[in-house]
Amino acid sequence: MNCPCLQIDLGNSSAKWRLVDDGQVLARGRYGRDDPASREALLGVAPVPVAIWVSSVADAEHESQLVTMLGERWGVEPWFARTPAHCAGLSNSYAEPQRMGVDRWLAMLGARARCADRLCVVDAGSALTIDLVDAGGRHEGGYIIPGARLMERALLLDTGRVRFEQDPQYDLAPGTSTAQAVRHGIALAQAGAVQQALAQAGEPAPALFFCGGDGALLRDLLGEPGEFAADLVFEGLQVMAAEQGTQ
Ligand SMILES: Nc1ncnc2c1ncn2[C@@H]1O[C@H](COP(=O)(O)OP(=O)(O)O)[C@@H](O)[C@H]1O
Ligand SMILES: CC(C)(COP(=O)(O)O)[C@@H](O)C(=O)NCCC(=O)O
Ligand SMILES: [K+]
Repeated sequence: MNCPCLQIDLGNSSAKWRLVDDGQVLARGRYGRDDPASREALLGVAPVPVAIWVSSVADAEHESQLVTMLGERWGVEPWFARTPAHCAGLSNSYAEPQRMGVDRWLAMLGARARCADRLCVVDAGSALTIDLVDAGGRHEGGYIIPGARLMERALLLDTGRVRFEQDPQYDLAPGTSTAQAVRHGIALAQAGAVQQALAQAGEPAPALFFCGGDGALLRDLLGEPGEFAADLVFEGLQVMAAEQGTQ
């Protein structure tokens, strides 16, 4: 049957999307509201989606702009995943489950679909999130840390002399200029946070999954442990949609 589904991961930096039909990814992209070319690419996607599923951590205003845009283009009302207390054998540790970012929840669901062991999901986007799930599917807890760009912005905002023109790579060596000291310091903080979270997690060592726009870079910095799975949020969206009878 031909029923292409558009899946959207609306994060704080941008929206990632992919068009899936019968388990095949037909197209994918990144959409930013201030980037007309990325809008054209999304709205020009073919074949026309018959369902639209959304993971969103954006505010109500951004969500309703997205709903309007998609409705005007295709007349399809998107389904928004919302964080529940339980789904597909995964249980939420929050007393108020809906307060957990649905991207974190879905990435964990996606990782659980790949691995039945204790696991850790590292999602390096606007924020760096680190979440642990035990082998029974219980969310042990997690961490929310400013991502690399947010860390740099915070330094520039609240200091007088941390200023630089260069654009050095993220690296763990001590820096020998302001630019390097900042970028390498941020790399150290991001990689160090993951290492410390894993040390805190103890035994058995969880299977490690990376996702998010900076996930591959962060995994490289750590010496390439675990697996980079760019589509974990989309994979979780599929699990949750199937549970809820959306497909
Ligand atoms: N093609 C790209 N366009 C924009 N940012 C990218 C791209 N590839 C990697 N990135 C990195 O991804 C980060 C954002 O990650 P992402 O997972 O999209 O965040 P969010 O889910 O918060 O929107 C950016 O800070 C940037 O460093
Ligand atoms: C932690 C996040 C900001 C991560 O968002 P992202 O970096 O993917 O844009 C998001 O999952 C969120 O808004 N969470 C709500 C608070 C919580 O999870 O407890
Ligand atoms: K994140």
